[in-house]
Amino acid sequence: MASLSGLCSSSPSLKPKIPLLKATLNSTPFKTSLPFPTRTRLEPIQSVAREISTDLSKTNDKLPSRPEQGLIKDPAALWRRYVDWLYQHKELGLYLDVSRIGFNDDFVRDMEPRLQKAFKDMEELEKGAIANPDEGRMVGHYWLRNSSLAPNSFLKTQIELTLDAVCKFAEEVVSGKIKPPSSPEGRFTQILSVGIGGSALGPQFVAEALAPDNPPLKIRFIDNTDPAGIDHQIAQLGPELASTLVIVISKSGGTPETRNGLLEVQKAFREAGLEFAKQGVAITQENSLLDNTARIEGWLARFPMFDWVGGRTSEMSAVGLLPAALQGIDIREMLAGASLMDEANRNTALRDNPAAMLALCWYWASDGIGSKDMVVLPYKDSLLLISRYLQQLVMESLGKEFDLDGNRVNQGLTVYGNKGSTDQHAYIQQLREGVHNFFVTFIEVLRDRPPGHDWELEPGVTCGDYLFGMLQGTRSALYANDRESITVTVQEVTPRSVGALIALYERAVGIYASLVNINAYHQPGVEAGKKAAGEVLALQKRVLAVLNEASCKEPVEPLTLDEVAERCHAEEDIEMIYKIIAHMAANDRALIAEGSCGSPRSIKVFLGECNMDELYA
Ligand SMILES: O=P(O)(O)OC[C@H]1O[C@H](O)[C@H](O)[C@@H](O)[C@@H]1O
Repeated sequence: MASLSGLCSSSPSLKPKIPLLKATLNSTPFKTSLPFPTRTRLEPIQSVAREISTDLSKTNDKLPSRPEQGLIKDPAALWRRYVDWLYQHKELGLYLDVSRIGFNDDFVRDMEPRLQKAFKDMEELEKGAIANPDEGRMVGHYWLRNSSLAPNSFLKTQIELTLDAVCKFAEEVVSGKIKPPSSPEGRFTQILSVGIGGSALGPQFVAEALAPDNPPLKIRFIDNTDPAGIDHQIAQLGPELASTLVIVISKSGGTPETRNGLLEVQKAFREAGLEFAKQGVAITQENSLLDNTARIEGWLARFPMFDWVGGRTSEMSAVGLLPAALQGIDIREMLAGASLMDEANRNTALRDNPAAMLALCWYWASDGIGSKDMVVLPYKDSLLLISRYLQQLVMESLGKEFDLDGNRVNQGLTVYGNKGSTDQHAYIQQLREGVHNFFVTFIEVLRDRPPGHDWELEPGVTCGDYLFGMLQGTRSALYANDRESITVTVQEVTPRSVGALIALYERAVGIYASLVNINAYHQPGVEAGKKAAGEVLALQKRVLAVLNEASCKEPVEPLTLDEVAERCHAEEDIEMIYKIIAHMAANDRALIAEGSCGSPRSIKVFLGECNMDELYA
């Protein structure tokens, strides 16, 4: 008898196929008369997307589409276009250059009615309209940085009280007034943030961008249900677990990954003889499962997450502000930057509204249907995580099956990227010369280093000059090959500019969603995966019960996969049953399997131990 895991690891079953495939490709010359298999064309979806049946589209029949034409290459004409379209926000020191996106005046003119509708939609949203009709919710992340916009005094007070509470708590933790019960340091030194999706990505981005070299509290994240990942974070804390503030963040308060992270951390606290409640903080909606747990167990603090703030736009709520403040980041500056940006984005003249300019560029570059991906390339290490952050903000907001009128549109805009110039040595080759399925957003930071620290590593040239040169060079080289790009420039990476960047993209997403007539504020597709995961775990319990029953027999009755599936009344799920058994076998789960993993039909399985109590439960 052998465990299935051992057999799986030595399975050679797929290997011979690779050379065969190669041989086939090599022996097929390119100039074959046989057509290359291609994807089904997307016309039906495109036409649905373009013929959105809003009142507006009824008067305007088709959405503007991108004419096939080359990009401007004449340097003088390009310079005129650059100057003509350059957007500057003086107070924020932020610039937006859209000159390397090839839209023309006709397109801008044709889009104008749609833009005006989008501005109206944003105005309504800010006034408290039910902008998320599926969930019957208001969408109020703009109020978080300007509470006077909140539609009633109750919400205004809630926002202000929460902000004050966040600042006070952070100050008391940092100053040591609030301290862990049994730490030799006598104060909190670490934060362990447990959360996922919108309850992790903003805090991760901001920590990477803004945390000082020696923050008052250092931050770590558990943002998955990967046991090895969780063990790693806890092991890295070592004895400092005693001075770790654990912030559990979940809007719903019931996300399984976050719950699992919490249970694992609580176990680590028990094993270290520490009292979790004295070091635990919850950020969640009132009366959620997490909130009730924290209240009943008497955790150190609880902060509210509002039902009118979506996870992916929650960075300016307690979700983002508390971890930031604890790291010594000036959160009021972040809010001020976001608020200034919001103000600019209320302009109804396109050229004065940077978010609308971005949305328009996205529409042009991706034909309003996500036909091209957005590659985000910050040329600044500290902004590394902006593409991950934007991935959720943009893709969860825009990636929708249906539009607001119920038409199937399969909308979206793919976002990926890491940082420059690093990525120049990885995938820029393909961007320059390969498949033309993207446009780029460069994020440029003018200030290389804090003043007084720079030096010339060769005559007249600093390290930062190289970074600058790499960005400009890549932008030019891509454009020369008809690859379009946007450049967002900020003076420095500061709480104010990061707040402004977040607000810029939040608004661009809102405007773009309106342009393509979708609900940016729900995520029905995420539920399908969660439901399916729940079904897998329920099936696993049934498999275990069936195996337990067979293993309690005398003699033990090993079962084939077909027999397990039949006894689970889940014949259609036999592949999943096989995977469940393989996974359990790989994890020493008292499950014994005979046979070869590569031939699932040969497998016979039983439990190493029979649990009589469970059998008669
Ligand atoms: O904050 P939570 O309720 O735990 O949700 C965390 C994440 O879960 C979901 O999968 C949603 O799609 C995300 O938008 C959300 O940010």
